[in-house]
Amino acid sequence: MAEEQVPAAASSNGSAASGTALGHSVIPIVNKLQDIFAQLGSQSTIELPQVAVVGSQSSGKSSVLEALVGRDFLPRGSDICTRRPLVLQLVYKKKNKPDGTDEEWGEFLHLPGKKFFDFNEIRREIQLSKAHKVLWAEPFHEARPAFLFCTYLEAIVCLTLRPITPLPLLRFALLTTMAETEREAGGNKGVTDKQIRLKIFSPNVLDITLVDLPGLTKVPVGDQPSDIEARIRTMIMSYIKLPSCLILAVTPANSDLANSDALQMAGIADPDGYRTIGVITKLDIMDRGTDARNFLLGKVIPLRLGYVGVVNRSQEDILMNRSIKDALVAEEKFFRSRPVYNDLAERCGVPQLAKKLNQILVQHIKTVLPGLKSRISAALVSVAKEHASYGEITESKAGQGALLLNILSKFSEAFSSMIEGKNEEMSTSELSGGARIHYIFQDIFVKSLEDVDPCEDLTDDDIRTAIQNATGPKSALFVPEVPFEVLIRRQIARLLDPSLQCARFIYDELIKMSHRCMVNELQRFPVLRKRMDEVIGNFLREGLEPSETMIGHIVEMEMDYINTSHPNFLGGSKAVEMALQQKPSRISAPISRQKDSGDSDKAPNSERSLKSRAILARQVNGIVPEQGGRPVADVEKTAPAVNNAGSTWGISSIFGGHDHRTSMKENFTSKLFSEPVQSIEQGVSMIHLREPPSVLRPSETHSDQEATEIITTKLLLRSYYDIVRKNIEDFVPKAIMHFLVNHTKRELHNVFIKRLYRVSISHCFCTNFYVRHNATFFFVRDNLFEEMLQEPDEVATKRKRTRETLRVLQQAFRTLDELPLEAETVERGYSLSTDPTGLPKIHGLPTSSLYNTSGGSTDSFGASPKNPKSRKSSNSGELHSSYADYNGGGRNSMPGFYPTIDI
Ligand SMILES: Nc1nc2c(ncn2[C@@H]2O[C@H](COP(=O)(O)OP(=O)(O)OP(=O)(O)O)[C@@H](O)[C@H]2O)c(=O)[nH]1
Repeated sequence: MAEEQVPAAASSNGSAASGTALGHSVIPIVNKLQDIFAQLGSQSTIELPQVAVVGSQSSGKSSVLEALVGRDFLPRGSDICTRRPLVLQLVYKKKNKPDGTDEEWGEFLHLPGKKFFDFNEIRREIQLSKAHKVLWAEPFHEARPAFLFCTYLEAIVCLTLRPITPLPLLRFALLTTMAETEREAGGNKGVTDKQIRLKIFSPNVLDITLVDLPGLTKVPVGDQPSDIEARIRTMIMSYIKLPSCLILAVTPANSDLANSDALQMAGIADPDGYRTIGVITKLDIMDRGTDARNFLLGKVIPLRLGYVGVVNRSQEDILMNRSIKDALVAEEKFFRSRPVYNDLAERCGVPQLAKKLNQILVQHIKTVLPGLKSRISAALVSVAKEHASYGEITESKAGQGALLLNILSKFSEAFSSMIEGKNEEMSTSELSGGARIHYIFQDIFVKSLEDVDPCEDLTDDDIRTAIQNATGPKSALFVPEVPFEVLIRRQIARLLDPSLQCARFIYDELIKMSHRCMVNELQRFPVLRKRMDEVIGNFLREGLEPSETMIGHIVEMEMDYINTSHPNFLGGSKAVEMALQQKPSRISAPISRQKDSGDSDKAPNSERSLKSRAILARQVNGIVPEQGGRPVADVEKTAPAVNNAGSTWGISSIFGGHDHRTSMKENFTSKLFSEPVQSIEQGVSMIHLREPPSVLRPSETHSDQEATEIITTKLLLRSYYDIVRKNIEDFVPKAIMHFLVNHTKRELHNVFIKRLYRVSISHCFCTNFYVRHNATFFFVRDNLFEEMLQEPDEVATKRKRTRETLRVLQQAFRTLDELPLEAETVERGYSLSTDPTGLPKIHGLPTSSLYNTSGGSTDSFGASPKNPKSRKSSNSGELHSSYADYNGGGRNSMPGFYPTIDI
């Protein structure tokens, strides 16, 4: 504890009043902080603990408080008592009188705007408000004469005349006044917890809150309720239970300390005694022959923070208008004249009490200081960052050019790192950047495709119709490849939409990402931001086109060639085998029948049948699937479909199904040859065919063969669709990444340069200077940079404001460092020095280097993300005024006489 910082107020003589003021030693420190924070527009600096005085009635609480504040403003007296808590806020106010004298005043919350410069008036107001200290019967005193007069008048009137209306009304009004007074003062409760709030403004006070609480009383007086003690205790406890409340437990020396209400309550609220100071008042009126030594030494009731004995003004002193200053002198005299207290100087006198409190306050400040410092340094970091985001005003062409390029470079870098997930400001609360792209690919696109059943929109009838349509006018001999291809193509085609949609999603995502890049930095350049958004929007749209084209190609490729030789394709034989397994009982019989009929030589050798075989009897991984224990090839040879003339082997033979359409045809053919004979012989009239219906559907009856064909087709569809789906799942993201995402990442910077610098020879005639970037010269329109870098007024205002805040914060930080306290635990890391702009530099803080274009510093010039070398360019960034400069050094020869900026 910095003992020497606390003035030895106890020893001060006539000047005791000023030396004893509460918080005297910490006022300069706290006020310094106060000043700083006032500049920052923040009200709270260090929240000092609130000090509450507790004790039994008339123990001298108000007197102690007043002596501590050093001003005489509280009503005191044996005939009045505290009925409402007085919350006294001391507010530090800078000296503002031109002559340098202190200006102090008080303000009540219930009298807004009224300043009390006379402290006697303050006391009167407290008294008048009937709130703080009143005579118990006072509420009734005020209204009683009028009330009595009214009743008296009424009695006379009643006796003489008939009752007249105004009198009862008047009586009612007076009663109402009395009720109001009662309500204010707590009525018959005697005590109310409604606070009086008084603010004392002074250049000599700490920002601290003191609470004068009603005194504890045991016996209800007058019309006080029987539970008055409990009520007051509850009220007091609500204040002193707060951990931030220092308790001054006041006990008069002429009472028994062991019965002290104050100590008893403080013991409940603060059992460890870390925030309770015992105050023994009225040492001057103790019984002759007794003293308070044992009390002060803590021998009666020990207290961690100890006791202080005080002598306040007596009632007589108050009546004699003795000043606090005189009272303090008298107090000192009292202790000097009592040898019994000579060795207890540190425990005697109001100045010692103030010293004790000051020490606690210093300790408190020390405790909160590190937190305050870290709050300031955190504020410094964010304000410095904000300030950097507003950048500096750049006037020169070179500076503007460099600034623009720098922004474009930074933007491109930020965009790339956002995609790559290397962005420093990456959120931890939600997926962002590249992670969202991954989510779209895997969790939306791939998952959606995997959830699709290729046969879900295909009914058995659809497949049957497709099969029959595919066979054309002929009978179906095999499970035909054509319907399979038609159906699978249709399913593949379905993959196009989600793939294109996926590309759209990624495009949208990239647009959103671009909006999130450099939001703060670009808010000062709305024109540039708009232009950049346009450029990136167009560029992304341009990138979307080839990705969509590519996606179209990928799907078309898949549709164009159905690769039934794909190693993962189920294959016809396997599919048939599986289909047969699913329908063994119904299929077996026809197969045996077909076998029996044996006519394998008649097998057609058409291309279609070969294709069918390619599908259906294809070897899977070199192994020919067996049909009933035999290889398919054997089955095809030995078990041909023989129930019709044209198909003796192949799929129909495997199915062994009887093609009813073939049978019908056979019947019809046989009829064709036999019936005319009959007709001639019988002379019967001509047979009329029924008209074919306009819409033809396959018959509703399913043969076993058809059922198997349907199952087989479905198996094949699923198998092949699976292959295609996997390809699509793989290639579509690749195409999007290649044509859209990575392309944008790679080319964005260059596109920005080209489109925002208007790189165009056609602009040659309206250019005023050249920009040299990566050994290429660009012509730049004269006012282009100004146009782009137009700043809204609010940015200039914000820059100014943050600059000022930064300065104040830096000063606050330095002041905290210089505070004469021992709290050295504050983390270091920022040293303050002044930079050429006048702003103190903060090491370790982000600077405005991003836009630091003044002075043509090399670092301030951005470089293409693709060309880190250019970052090390040794060019100054200033306009090169000499012609030799742009032609020299073996660089590209420049036409014209325009200055050049190297970027
Ligand atoms: N002689 C002497 N009188 C004192 C001392 N302290 C207080 N008094 C007197 O005791 C009476 C009560 O003092 P206050 O300061 O009003 O006591 P309080 O505890 O605030 O009273 P309540 O708020 O009503 O409970 C006043 O007349 C004071 O002058 C003291 O140290 N010595």
